[in-house]
Parts: sequence; structure tokens; C-alpha cells
Amino acid sequence: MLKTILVGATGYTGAELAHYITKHPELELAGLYVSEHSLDAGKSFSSLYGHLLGVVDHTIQSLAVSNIKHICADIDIVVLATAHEVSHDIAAEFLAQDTVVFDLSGAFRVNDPAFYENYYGFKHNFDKELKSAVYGLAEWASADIAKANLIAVPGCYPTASLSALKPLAKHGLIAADQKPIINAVSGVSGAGRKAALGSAFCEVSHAPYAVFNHRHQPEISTHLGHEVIFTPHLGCFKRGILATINVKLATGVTPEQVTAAYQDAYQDQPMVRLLPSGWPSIKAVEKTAYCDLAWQQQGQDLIVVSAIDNLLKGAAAQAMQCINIRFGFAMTTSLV
Ligand SMILES: NC(=O)C1=CN([C@@H]2O[C@H](COP(=O)(O)OP(=O)(O)OC[C@H]3O[C@@H](n4cnc5c(N)ncnc54)[C@H](OP(=O)(O)O)[C@@H]3O)[C@@H](O)[C@H]2O)C=CC1
Ligand SMILES: CC(=O)N[C@@H](CCC(=O)OP(=O)(O)O)C(=O)O
Repeated sequence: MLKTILVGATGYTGAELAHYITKHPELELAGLYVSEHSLDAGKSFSSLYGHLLGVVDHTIQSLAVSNIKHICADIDIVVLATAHEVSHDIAAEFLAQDTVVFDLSGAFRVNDPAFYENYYGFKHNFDKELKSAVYGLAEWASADIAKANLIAVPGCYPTASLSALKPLAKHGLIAADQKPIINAVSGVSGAGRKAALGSAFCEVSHAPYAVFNHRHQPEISTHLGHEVIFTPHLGCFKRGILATINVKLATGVTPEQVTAAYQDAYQDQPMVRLLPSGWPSIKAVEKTAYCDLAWQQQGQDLIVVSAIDNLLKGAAAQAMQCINIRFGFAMTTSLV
């Protein structure tokens, strides 16, 4: 059994991971941590998440950075379900203790320190760790994930978008001079569990936000190798992302080439479903670890639609896929 601890355990993605780790036959949930002065320290985990009563009843513990060496004495895996700045500050401490770190935040996703100053508002101080991090888009990086000690789990919108666009980019099917246009709507859980006016029940109204300046636009472009236009929207629902993507195809690309690109990418990948008919919906992926894809072509225009649960394939389930790849377990373990 691989001893696994979870930092940021009481957040929305942390709660999903606590459940996945508990269900995993090869992992032992060895600790659930929150910030040093968290009001939740000392409580039973299931007192916060009642559906896990009798399943995850561990006592929540506070994490003092000075105590990381002691905590890690016999730990194999650390999952950071913490804010970008927190992961940035503590990941190296865990790596120094020879644990394998899976980080759900954006702190190690793009190997360019300037990216963090431009889009995250902080200076990145861990160049070595940033260089060594592998971007954990599970279906696309398994060989690198299998060797890495720091896996940067992609963001939710990038997972939905890249899963839809990478097969086209890999086969050179996207018109070189055109930017795919991604319009995506996310459930409010994407903003995390902490109280904030913008995600309050009476404030949320289906609308775009961060137009032309969301940090996921450069994350998507970097890992696609092609510029995109990305417009996120906040939806009046709890969880799920639906991304509708308009792509101008390169001259002469046929429907058969598009279908072949998707089949080549995903026919052996259990967590990405190419729909035989109809369109992806949030209802079909909510509370599942799947990414659903479907597309339609008209001349050189392609519309591809991608749906995921932001907390699962967009975060916790993808982290679990990465754990499975890293340690040689079947990709679907604990997920289906
Ligand atoms: N929500 C989503 O859909 C997605 C989120 N992500 C990323 O995953 C990470 C977690 O997101 P999410 O679950 O939504 O976040 P939440 O805001 O829901 O939870 C954050 C967790 O971190 C804990 N925490 C805060 N400060 C510290 C600290 N200094 N040390 C240890 N624990 C701390 C909080 O508990 P307390 O405050 O009590 O200490 C809480 O348990 C973020 O980086 C987010 O960007 C990625 C993809 C999708
Ligand atoms: C609805 C909502 O607020 N969503 C979040 C994205 C959540 C996510 O993917 O997290 P990362 O920041 O780790 O990439 C946002 O737009 O900031």
C-alpha cells in the first residue's frame, strides 16, 4: 500500500480525492491536512462532507510548514489540492522528502517563470522544480508522468479544451493562421469552496468573465502549441464544464481525417468517450471521471464539443489517473 496524504483536503477537489484515495485498493489515506490555523482542524472529515460518513471519517489535521519533514517520514504520495500560491510555496518541501507530488494548482503547469508574474501575480521562486514538472494531461503524457516526481495536474478548462483540440493539432488539421475559438461554461464549484461574493447564490448569473485575460488561455495555447481564443462563462449550476469550440480546419481536411484523428487519440483511452451519436452534456459527465467529445464538420469549419466534471476529470479524477500511471496501476482504478 502506498501511503498518501492530501493537503487542502476540505476543499471541493480535496473532498473528491479523499473519496478516490479511500476507494483505491493500492493506496492508504494517511492524512488529511488543511492550513495551520484552519477552523476545520480537529473536526471529523465526514462532519463536513456528510455523504462520506462511514467512508472518510479521518480527523482533519493542520499543516505547519515546519512540520513537513516529520509528516513525510514514511509517506509515498502527496496530493496538493491547494491554491496556486500555497502549492508554489510547499511543493519543494515535499519533493525534498522523496515523496511524489501531484499538484492540482496552476503553480507548476507552464515552464516559464514570466508566465506566473503575468497571469498569477506572483514571482515563481522554484525554477528547478518548475523545469522538472510534467503537465499531467493523462491521455497525452503517460510516458513522462510515469517517470516524474512532480506532476502538475491541468486546469479544468484546459482539460476540456485540450482533450478536444490536441488530436487535431497532432495531425496538423487546424488552419495555421486561425485561432480555435473556445466558449466554455463552468459550474460554480470551479471557484472553490471559500466564500466569495462572485460565487454567492444570489449573485451568480450565466455570463462571461475574464474575457481575453483568463490564465487558462496561455495554459491551453502552451500545451496545444497553437494560439486560441478562450472565453470562460460562469453557469448557474454546481459542477461541470461544457466547451463548444469552433475550429477552422486546414484546406482540404476531410471528415474522415478528423474522425481518424480522434480515434487514433482515444480508441484505447477509457476515460475519453467519443459519442456515437448526439452531443456531450454536463448531465452525462457530472460526478463521473469521463471527458465526452463529439464534433460536426461543414466545409472547413468544425465544431467540437467537450464535457467534463470540473472537479473530476478537470481535477481530482485526472490526478488519480496520473497516480495510476505513475505507479503502474490500471488507468481506471478507483475511477469507474
Ligand atoms: N475547483 C475546481 O473545479 C478546480 C480547482 N483546481 C485547483 O485545485 C486547487 C484546489 O481547488 P479547490 O478544491 O476548488 O479549492 P478550495 O478553495 O475548495 O479548497 C482549498 C483547500 O485548501 C486548504 N488550504 C488553504 N490554505 C492552505 C494552506 N496554507 N495549507 C494547507 N491547506 C490550505 C483549505 O482549507 P482551509 O482554508 O480550512 O485551510 C481547503 O481545504 C486550486 O489550486 C484550484 O485552482 C483545479 C481544477 C479544477
Ligand atoms: C468557475 C471558476 O471560477 N473556475 C476557475 C477555474 C478553476 C480551475 O481550473 O482551476 P485552476 O485555477 O487550478 O486552473 C476560474 O475561472 O478561475
